[in-house]
Amino acid sequence: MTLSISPVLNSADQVVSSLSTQQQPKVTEAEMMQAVRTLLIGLGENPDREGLKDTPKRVVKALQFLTKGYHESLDELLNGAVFTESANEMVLVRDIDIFSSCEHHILPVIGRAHVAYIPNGKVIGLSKIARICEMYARRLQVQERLTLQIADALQGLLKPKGVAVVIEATHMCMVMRGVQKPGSWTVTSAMRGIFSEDARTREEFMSLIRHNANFH
Ligand SMILES: Nc1nc2c(ncn2[C@@H]2O[C@H](COP(=O)(O)OP(=O)(O)OP(=O)(O)O)[C@@H](O)[C@H]2O)c(=O)[nH]1
Ligand SMILES: [Zn+2]
Repeated sequence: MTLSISPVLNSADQVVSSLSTQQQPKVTEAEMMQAVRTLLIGLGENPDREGLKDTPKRVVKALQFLTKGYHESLDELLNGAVFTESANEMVLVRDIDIFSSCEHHILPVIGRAHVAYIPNGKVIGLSKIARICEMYARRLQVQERLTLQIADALQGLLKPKGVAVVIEATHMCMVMRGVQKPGSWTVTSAMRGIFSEDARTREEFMSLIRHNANFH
C-alpha cells in the first residue's frame, strides 16, 4: 500500500503555518517497517525473535496513530459546528489532555491545554475545541507551535474578540533521556486580540485556569 503523507489542507488550515504544509515524499508501509527493522538491528536486537517479529508493524501503526493529525482538517472535524450566538462572555475549556510527540526525538509530550475565547457573534461546539487540540497535537511538534496553531485556528474560524491558549506539558525527551529532569514541565501561551491587549481579561483567564473544580 502506498501512503501519501501529504496532509489534508483546507482554507481554515491555511490560517496557521505548519510543518504539514510541506510536500512529503511517498513511501510504502513495507518501507516504513523495513526502516524499523533496521533500527532494531542497529540497537543490537534480533528482529526475528518471537517478541519482536511483529514490532516493525506495530511501531508503524503506533506512529501513524500518533501523527494522524496530518491527515485531518479543520473543516472535517468541525462538521459545521459553528453557531451564530450573541453570547459575548469568555468561554473556557480547561484541562484538555494533550498527547503529542516532540519533533526532535519523536518522544511523548504529555500535558494539558486550556483554551478560551470571547465570542464575537459566533460560538463553536465545545468538543470541537478539544478536537482542534487533538488534531494539532497528533503531529510532530514543538510545544510553542502547537500552542499558537490552536490559537490561530480558533482566531481564523470564529474571528472572536480574543483567544487565549495555555499548554502545560512534560517532555519525555527531558525526563527519560538527555538532561533527565522528571519534575520539569513547560508552560506556553498564545494570546490573541483582547487577551493580549487587556491585562484584566488575561488575568481573569489566568485565575480561571488556576481554580480547582470540585467535581473531580
Ligand atoms: N523549544 C522547544 N524545545 C523542545 C521541545 N521539545 C524538545 N525540545 C528541545 O529540543 C532541543 C534539541 O536540542 P539538541 O541539542 O539538538 O538535541 P539533544 O542533543 O538531544 O539535546 P538534549 O535534550 O539537551 O540532550 C532540546 O533542548 C530539547 O529539550 C519543544 O516543544 N519546544
Ligand atoms: Zn524531544
